[in-house]
Amino acid sequence: MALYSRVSGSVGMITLQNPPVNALSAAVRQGIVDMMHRALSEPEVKSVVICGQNGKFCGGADIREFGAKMTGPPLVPMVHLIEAASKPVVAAIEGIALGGGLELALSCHYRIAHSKARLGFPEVALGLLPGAGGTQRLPRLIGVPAALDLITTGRHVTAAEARQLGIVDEVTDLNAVDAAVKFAQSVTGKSLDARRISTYPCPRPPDLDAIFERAMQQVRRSARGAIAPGTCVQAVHAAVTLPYAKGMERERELFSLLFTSGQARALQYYFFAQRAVSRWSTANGARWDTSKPRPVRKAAVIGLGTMGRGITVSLAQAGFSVVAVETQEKQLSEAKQAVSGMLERGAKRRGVPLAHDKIKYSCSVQAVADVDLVIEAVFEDMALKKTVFQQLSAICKPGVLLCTNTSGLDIDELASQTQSPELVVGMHFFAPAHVMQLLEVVYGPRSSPEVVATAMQMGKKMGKVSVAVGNCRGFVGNRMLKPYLEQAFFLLEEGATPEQVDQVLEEFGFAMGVFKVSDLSGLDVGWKVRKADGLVSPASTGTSARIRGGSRYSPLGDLLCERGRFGQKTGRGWYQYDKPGGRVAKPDPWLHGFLEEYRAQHGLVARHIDHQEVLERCLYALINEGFQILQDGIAAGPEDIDVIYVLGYGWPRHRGGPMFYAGQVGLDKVVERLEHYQQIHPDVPGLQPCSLLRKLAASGNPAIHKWREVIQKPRSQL
Ligand SMILES: CC(C)(COP(=O)(O)OP(=O)(O)OC[C@H]1O[C@@H](n2cnc3c(N)ncnc32)[C@H](O)[C@@H]1OP(=O)(O)O)[C@@H](O)C(=O)NCCC(=O)NCCSC(=O)/C=C/CCCCCCCCCCCCC(=O)O
Repeated sequence: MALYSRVSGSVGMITLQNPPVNALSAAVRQGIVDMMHRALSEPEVKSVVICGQNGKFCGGADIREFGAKMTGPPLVPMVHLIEAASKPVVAAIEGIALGGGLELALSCHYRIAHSKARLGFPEVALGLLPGAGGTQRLPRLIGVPAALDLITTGRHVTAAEARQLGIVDEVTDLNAVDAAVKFAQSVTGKSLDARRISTYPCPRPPDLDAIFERAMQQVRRSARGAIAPGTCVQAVHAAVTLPYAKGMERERELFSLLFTSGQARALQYYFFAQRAVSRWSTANGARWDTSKPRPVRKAAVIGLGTMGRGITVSLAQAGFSVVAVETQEKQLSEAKQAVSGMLERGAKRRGVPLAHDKIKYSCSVQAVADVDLVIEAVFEDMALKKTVFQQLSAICKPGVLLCTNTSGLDIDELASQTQSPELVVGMHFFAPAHVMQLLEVVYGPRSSPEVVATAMQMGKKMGKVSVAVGNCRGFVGNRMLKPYLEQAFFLLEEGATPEQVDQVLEEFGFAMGVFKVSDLSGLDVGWKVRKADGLVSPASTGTSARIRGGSRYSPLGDLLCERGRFGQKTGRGWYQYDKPGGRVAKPDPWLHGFLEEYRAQHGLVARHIDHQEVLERCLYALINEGFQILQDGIAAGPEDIDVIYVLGYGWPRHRGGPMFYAGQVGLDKVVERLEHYQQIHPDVPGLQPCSLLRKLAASGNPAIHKWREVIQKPRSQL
């Protein structure tokens, strides 16, 4: 709702009240309309100030209402009422003015912002466009190129930048509402003719066509199939080519198109999923709201390879004192240099002070004796990690949290090397660790709730989205990757090429196809794991070469590794590169010949494989594993899996995540297609639909937020 008060006798004040971000719910919109009429009808009131409660102007339309039937006054007539007002209306922008909140501000005649406020049109990230006149008013106010930038990227600008762009009239370090009231008094009685943005002509730079062409190319390059960015460009184009009223009609038309698209639903689901994961729970009943994090001031990182360096940078940038340990002098000095470079680039990019002095480097593991938390980031080798954990358990002060950055090894086995297994937890970062936003916090059966809470909070302080997951081989992300990769290998055996598989996945929206990712991360990584698991056997022909434990197995990755083809780092992998370390993947005729030879050796006949089969086999196998993970209680809900896949594995955000996507396809359809492929490939257990998936499909495809009711795992209390 909105509260009305009178300030200094002549200023009508409308305060938006809808915690936590004063979103424009039906009640708030109704309140604004009613209070505007009241302010305009009171003769003593000469001007109006609109502000938000609790230091936040407005976070935009209430996204929670998007799924329901619309009630209350619509936004567009509301902003027209404000702009047409005969008394000056001033927006007092504190905290945020986002989306519909900024559109509300643009309908006011003046805007005063606090210096710490952020403004923007983030609708594009929700699969929408600013649909309450934002696409028509912003270019009129700040010009086409700047408006295109803000609307298509959704980026927030500071009050200072907003002032520079001409979005706000004044910026204050003092109380913005008081400043707005003073301002409102100072403009009382002045003509408002030049203050109504909708009446401005839209500037037409001479190179207009080139500007739109460039904008369209840019959004096409980065959108990966998302339709909102290009539609935003079209809406801004209408501001230039059509009169305001017609432009508004076009904006409405384009908004409706996006609003009713599956992409907007997926992105809005994802918005809430990313927030839901912070309300974590574990399989044994620990919860975010009953578990208190421990204080951490000083942390240590053991092992300064690529991951350890990124983690060190993240910790230092988040303000933690860090002890960085690498046992060899030469490696330590190389790491120090690399970390310094990363910190310098980070400080420059983010405009923050350098954090060099936060880090102490040491060759001795003894240096971690007084820290509050250790993150082990040595090679992915259980024996080595066990030794490190034994050392840490002996050296560290009592009560220290011992975390491992393993990407899939057994947390409990590591915990059992220490005197306090309840203090051990996994913190699985993604490379590059100072850039990637995802952190899997892996709890073992003995990890204490406080330790999980501490790791989750540490991740948040490091700017990550932390997702709590249970302990199993590969945790959530890498466990689901296995059947996905497996299907990709099988498709090559059956006649596909890496380029074909990658193209299908990239057209779906993945940042990179599976084979390009494999080349980037190094084929040797998986090879080492498969060797440790006893899966890699000397080259042989016949069916036994492609069977392990009674199930189909593809040795293709192993065979490439035996030939020294580790991907980008060696200049050869599933593709070829111009040199070792090269980045541009080119199809490799050698690989094609090798595949032909391999098929001939194993009596496989290449067949034509279509787009749909590639997509269904890769994605549905991955999705099926996701349901198995839910069934096993490794992830608490589908949101956890979806956030992990979007942030850690390049799943296209506009498709919501694999679990949401499965729901959109229809769970019964996923079951039916898995069964179809399982019949053809009975030796691939990953194609057998898991019982939770079957159960949900049989219960009539319930909406994703209802899945937890069906999962209903028995839970004990910690
Ligand atoms: C920066 C933030 C605002 C705050 O960030 P932070 O401090 O980190 O806190 P969070 O954890 O993110 O958020 C706190 C809680 O607040 C909830 N929240 C945040 N924003 C909103 C919101 N806008 N609505 C509802 N709830 C919100 C958030 O979920 C948290 O709660 P919880 O933990 O989940 O419980 C940050 O939150 C942020 O960035 N928010 C999003 C801001 C945003 O994107 N704003 C734009 C919204 S879209 C918009 O404004 C569109 C305007 C045009 C509308 C046009 C008219 C609409 C008509 C609809 C009907 C038309 C039908 C047409 C079809 C037809 O023709 O048929």
